[in-house]
Amino acid sequence: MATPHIELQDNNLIAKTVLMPGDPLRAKFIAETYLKDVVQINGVRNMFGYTGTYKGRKITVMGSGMGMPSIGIYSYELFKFYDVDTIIRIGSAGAYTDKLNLYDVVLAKNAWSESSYAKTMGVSNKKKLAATKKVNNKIKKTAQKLGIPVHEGTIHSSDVFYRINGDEYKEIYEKQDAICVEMESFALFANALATGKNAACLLTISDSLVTHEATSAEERQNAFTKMMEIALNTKI
Ligand SMILES: O=P(O)(O)O[C@H]1O[C@H](CO)[C@@H](O)[C@H]1O
Ligand SMILES: O=c1cc[nH]c(=O)[nH]1
Repeated sequence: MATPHIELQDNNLIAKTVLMPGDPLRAKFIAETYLKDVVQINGVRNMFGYTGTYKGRKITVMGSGMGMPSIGIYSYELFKFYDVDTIIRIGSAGAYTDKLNLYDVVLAKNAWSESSYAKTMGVSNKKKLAATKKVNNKIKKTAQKLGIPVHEGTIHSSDVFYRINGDEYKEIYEKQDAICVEMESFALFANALATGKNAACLLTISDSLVTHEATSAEERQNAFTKMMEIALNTKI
């Protein structure tokens, strides 16, 4: 069935596992670079989604947009109405520690957030939600096989990209043990909890709140290939 935000009628055109970058053009890049026999499965609001095969396995890649309300809508529709079992977010993140460098890959063990998403949805009053452990274990094994180092830890899912107090991250790093910041995983993990499905999040460090180094918009769209390859090679 079609939903308000995904135009597809045929559930068979969506794979059981969906890779979900925030940027719909990162989804297009992945489809064009890595997938065979690609069909476009969504274009509503330009939130591009594609299904194809990778090494013979059916896989879907679709943008989530930026922020928790946006990924909240798309991931819920995929889990609830399109029979998707697992969503792996593949995003960019800002480092909260000088132990993380540009292009390093982070695997979210938990997402801590000040967001009211999970509470408002009625799924949890907790401020920290976990990724699905069995999916994370598979991702770690795949990364090891590919020889790509992965930093596993708590991440911060924030509602705000531009903060007035640029030093606020230090307190979140210290008190919550959050090693980097992005804007979607807490809602994705809440939706997985609400629907009994699986969710994980791989991130590439795009900038640092500590050193103020940063990658370009073009690099964020096309160059974060290590995390893409880990996600594509993870057999769920
Ligand atoms: O690169 P994506 O996946 O969009 O992730 C990060 O980048 C966006 C902010 O620039 C937010 O969506 C944040 O979570
Ligand atoms: O949400 C994000 C993503 C990348 N970099 C940031 O500083 N914040």
